[in-house]
Amino acid sequence: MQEKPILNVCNVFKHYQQVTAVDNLSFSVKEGEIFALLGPNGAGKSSLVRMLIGFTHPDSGTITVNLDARSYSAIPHHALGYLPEDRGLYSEKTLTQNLMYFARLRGVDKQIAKQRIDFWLNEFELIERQHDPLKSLSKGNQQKVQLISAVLHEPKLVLLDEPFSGLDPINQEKVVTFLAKLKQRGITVILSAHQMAMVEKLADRMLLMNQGQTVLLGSLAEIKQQIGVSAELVLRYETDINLNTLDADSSRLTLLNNNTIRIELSDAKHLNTKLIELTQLGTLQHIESKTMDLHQLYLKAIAQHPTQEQRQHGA
Ligand SMILES: Nc1ncnc2c1ncn2[C@@H]1O[C@H](COP(=O)(O)OP(=O)(O)OP(=O)(O)O)[C@@H](O)[C@H]1O
Repeated sequence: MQEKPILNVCNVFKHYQQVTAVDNLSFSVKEGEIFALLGPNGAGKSSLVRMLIGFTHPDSGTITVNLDARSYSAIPHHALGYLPEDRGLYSEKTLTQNLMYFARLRGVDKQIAKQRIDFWLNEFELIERQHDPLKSLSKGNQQKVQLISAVLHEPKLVLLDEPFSGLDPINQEKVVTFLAKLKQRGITVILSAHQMAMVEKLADRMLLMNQGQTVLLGSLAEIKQQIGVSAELVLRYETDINLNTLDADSSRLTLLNNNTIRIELSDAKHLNTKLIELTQLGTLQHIESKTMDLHQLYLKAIAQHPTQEQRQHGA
């Protein structure tokens, strides 16, 4: 028998006055996965997150969280580690005071809390600062303390709203390591993020939303298949070229400048034929092969997603 997913979202809608913030969304998250919520500003990620933690409720559809042999209509408080978009710690208090406060609030024994606080402060290289007031830390370091505060009670499910925002690349990498460690401990992580390079490294599966709807859903390999592109070639010619002289289907070709084109390939099967066709355009000077990264896939998928107006007119 297949194990029940830890989270199941089924045909969920959420409206605010005229706006449909979440529009018939369905997906599930398996236990122990790192699952990313992606999408442009206003795509509906925060509206979804608010429903997942029970701050608001779907207008229709269901959210089911399967935990401790029970099911809940939102992630129960005791099992949730939450990093909200608006961070909330006590800036006058020290790191340890802040963290101890949150751990005790979540019912963690004082001794155990101390061990976990020391462990994570060490991991984030903040142990030396443990007795400093939070406000004396840089924004990035405060963010790390906030992340630690979300996991001190060792929750089953961690939900992080934009954990990379405001962090420099070095600290972003530290958050990647932090999340990988949570995964190693069997914790399920759901995060919203705009940093595609981080998501690409981390996420087992992802949901790309736009206008409240699903645009892509699955692992990186699966979404590449969904969008029908796995690689691209960039070809530079000795002289300017004219795409109109090409016999082949040019729908996947883009003229980057007068003598350079990019071609998207859904698989490498027809590479020989394609290359022969492309030599019709002129003498090749340089060929470069690239795999499309998540950032490019994201842009492409959002550009292809029909607007509300197009959907209304059945496009
Ligand atoms: N409380 C609210 N009242 C009215 N409209 C809202 C409310 N919350 C969200 N919306 C609208 O719902 C849509 C989705 O917003 P949401 O904040 O969920 O998007 P998001 O993907 O989290 O965006 P961002 O990446 O900018 O945080 C937007 O059009 C937004 O204006």
